[in-house]
Amino acid sequence: MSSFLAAALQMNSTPDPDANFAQAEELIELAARRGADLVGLPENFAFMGEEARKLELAPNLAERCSRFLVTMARRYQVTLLGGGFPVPAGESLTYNRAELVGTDGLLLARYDKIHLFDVDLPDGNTFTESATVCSGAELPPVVAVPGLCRIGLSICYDVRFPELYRHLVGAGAELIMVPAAFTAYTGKDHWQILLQARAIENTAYLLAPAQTGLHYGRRQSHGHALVIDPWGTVLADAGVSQGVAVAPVDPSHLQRVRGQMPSLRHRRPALF
Ligand SMILES: O=C(O)CNC(=O)[C@H](CS)NC(=O)CCC(=O)C(=O)O
Repeated sequence: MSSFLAAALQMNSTPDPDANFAQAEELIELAARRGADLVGLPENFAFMGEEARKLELAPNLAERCSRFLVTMARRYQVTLLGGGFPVPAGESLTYNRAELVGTDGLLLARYDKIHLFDVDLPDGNTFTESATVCSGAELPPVVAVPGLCRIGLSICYDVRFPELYRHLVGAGAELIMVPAAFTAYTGKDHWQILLQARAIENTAYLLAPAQTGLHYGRRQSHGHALVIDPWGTVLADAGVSQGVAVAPVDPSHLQRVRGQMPSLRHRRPALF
């Protein structure tokens, strides 16, 4: 397989879906113009706002998100990940769902986030994702995308659970998506380190689209959408403004690194 360019988009999503879709299209177009074949939108790309409003919007927003991803993938001829949008799950809950769509507009893979962010941060912010989100019932998929590589899915807080990435790499993942809306507070200390660790221990590419800046109220995201190679090297970093992190993904580099650092082959599952 030959190398291609991958783009991790960085957004500042708001409570206004129309504005968010417009911002997302601008960035997808920018990534496509820079030559990207694989493009990832962050978690919550279509809505960052109050939980009650999210539940109200969910039925309509879920359909709009799926349609938007199909339209954009075809319009810009990119394989596109919509990383995390609310999909109704019963009366008062949603799934936090990511969808990967091919250039022909066909759905390649979908994943409902399984680890929910229920955390009281030392800075006083409290997150109770489980109040509005129900955990997905299935492990994330890995899909072979013709012309690209084998892509595994995950979302945001999942990055703290290495066993999920072991599952993905065991299922053949060469590049793993981590669309996120990491908090500014945890992000400054944990975001890049966790991603580099997942890349190094699995000798896999990581594509991590991100939310950045102030969204509403006191909710602030860390930014730094990243592309990381299988050695753990940060190939591209979007900084803290809206934009794109673009870098080459080279399957032969991946094979070379796996040859040089064969830690996946040295696992001792029998001992665990
Ligand atoms: O609530 C929504 O609208 C959608 N979901 C999110 O934004 C999620 C759950 S609150 N964010 C995270 O998982 C951040 C994880 C994180 O920051 C960490 O692990 O440190």
